[in-house]
Amino acid sequence: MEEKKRHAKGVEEFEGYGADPVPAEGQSLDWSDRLFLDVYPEDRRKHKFWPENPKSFREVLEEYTSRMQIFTGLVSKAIAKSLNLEADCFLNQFGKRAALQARFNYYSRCQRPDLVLGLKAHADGSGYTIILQDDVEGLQVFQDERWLTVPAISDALLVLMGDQMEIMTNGMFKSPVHRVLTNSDKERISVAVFYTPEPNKEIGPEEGLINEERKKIYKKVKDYADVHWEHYQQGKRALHVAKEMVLNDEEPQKPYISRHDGTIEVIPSPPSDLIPIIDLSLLSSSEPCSAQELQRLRSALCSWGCFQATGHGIPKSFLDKIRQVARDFFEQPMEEKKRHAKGVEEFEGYGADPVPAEGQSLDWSDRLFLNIMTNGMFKSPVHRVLTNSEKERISVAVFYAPEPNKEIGPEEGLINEERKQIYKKVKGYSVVHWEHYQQGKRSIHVAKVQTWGVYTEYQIREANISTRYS
Ligand SMILES: O=C(O)CCC(=O)C(=O)O
Ligand SMILES: [Fe+2]
Repeated sequence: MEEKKRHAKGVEEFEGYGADPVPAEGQSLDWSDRLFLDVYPEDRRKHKFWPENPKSFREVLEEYTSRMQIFTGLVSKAIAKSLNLEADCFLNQFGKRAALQARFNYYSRCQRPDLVLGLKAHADGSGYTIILQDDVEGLQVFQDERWLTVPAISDALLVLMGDQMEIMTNGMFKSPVHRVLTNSDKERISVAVFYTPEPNKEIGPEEGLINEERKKIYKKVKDYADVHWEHYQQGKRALHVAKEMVLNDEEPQKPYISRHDGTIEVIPSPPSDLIPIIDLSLLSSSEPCSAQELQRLRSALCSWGCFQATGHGIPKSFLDKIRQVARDFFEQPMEEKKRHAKGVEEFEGYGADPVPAEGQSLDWSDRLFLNIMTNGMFKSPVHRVLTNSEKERISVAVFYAPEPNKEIGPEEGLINEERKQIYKKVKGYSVVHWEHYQQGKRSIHVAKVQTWGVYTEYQIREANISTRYS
């Protein structure tokens, strides 16, 4: 990789080593299959996205939602107490209509776990997130400049601070960067529940956490999750937008760590209690026990930004049920899952992250692109390349295109009564083509001679849709 990277192309460059330019370096699509659902408040549920199969899916998810309601109440109070704040202070910030959203993740086996991440490095935009893992490890948190694998503990729920808790605690608690690796032998399932302040509600650092020693570092924000999302899509952190003051030497839009950064140490199997395990049942018990556990909770969140919660009162048999319905859902045929597919601009439903246009995808390939020379016009049928599980494949394509800024058009000798002129003269077509290509669309329509009236905006859109690559 080092050798190839010597020829790496920049983000906005076409030439050089690397995949198609994407909005930001480090951005990539994830090797995972997903189902994302709004689960609370109940009136926000959109049942068209809720799977009918497996049959028990709905019932199990409804029960899990109620349990998550209780769980977040418990955790939010414990967190407040651990900081010597009034127990309900965070619950008040989240609001009565705080959202719970469930994301079911399925990471299928991947032949090249060395090259592909199941989920790219990111921090969550939620208040905090509750993650249920199965027995296959893969989730890693970035801590002290190292990647640490989160041990799979079958009856524990990982509670991970999102950016909004970092804001509400005035930076006391960290919203950790995390990622998911792929695995060549085993599939992995996880269910993440995002707990986020209610829409339109302003949140900000707790007054009790601002003082002479600890100045206010975050300001009040509203609907932070939306801002987070825009940055996330570009592989960047969004926290700077909530900073009270951005220092000059601070990189404003910090990108997440690149997966190619081989200098970062990776700890694949740390001891199972390295990430603090907090027994929630102790927090409500007799004083000494509880005070000690609260202290452990606070220090876990200050240093790690996450902890493994046990003693939460959710029986392991029920956690197993959730894992099972998740597995059963993903193991269905694609047709069945697609019945709950999300639209391009939608967050909810079955499918990967929204991308700028339907059909856009990143390619499962490694590339070197060089502009060699150009002069002329090519015509190309729609084509694609399949991947192969046994063998690598190499090819070299030479593109032959007109010189930039040169007008090209149909040869006069090819236009006659029978064969009317169907294309007009164009200049810089490659650029237009590229823009369309990135969105998974053909661009040839822009060169078509209009033979009837004026296109309405709608017709143009229709034309684009009908010429989308399959
Ligand atoms: O799969 C996991 O364990 C983590 C998922 C996650 O980080 C997310 O969905 O934001
Ligand atoms: Fe996450």
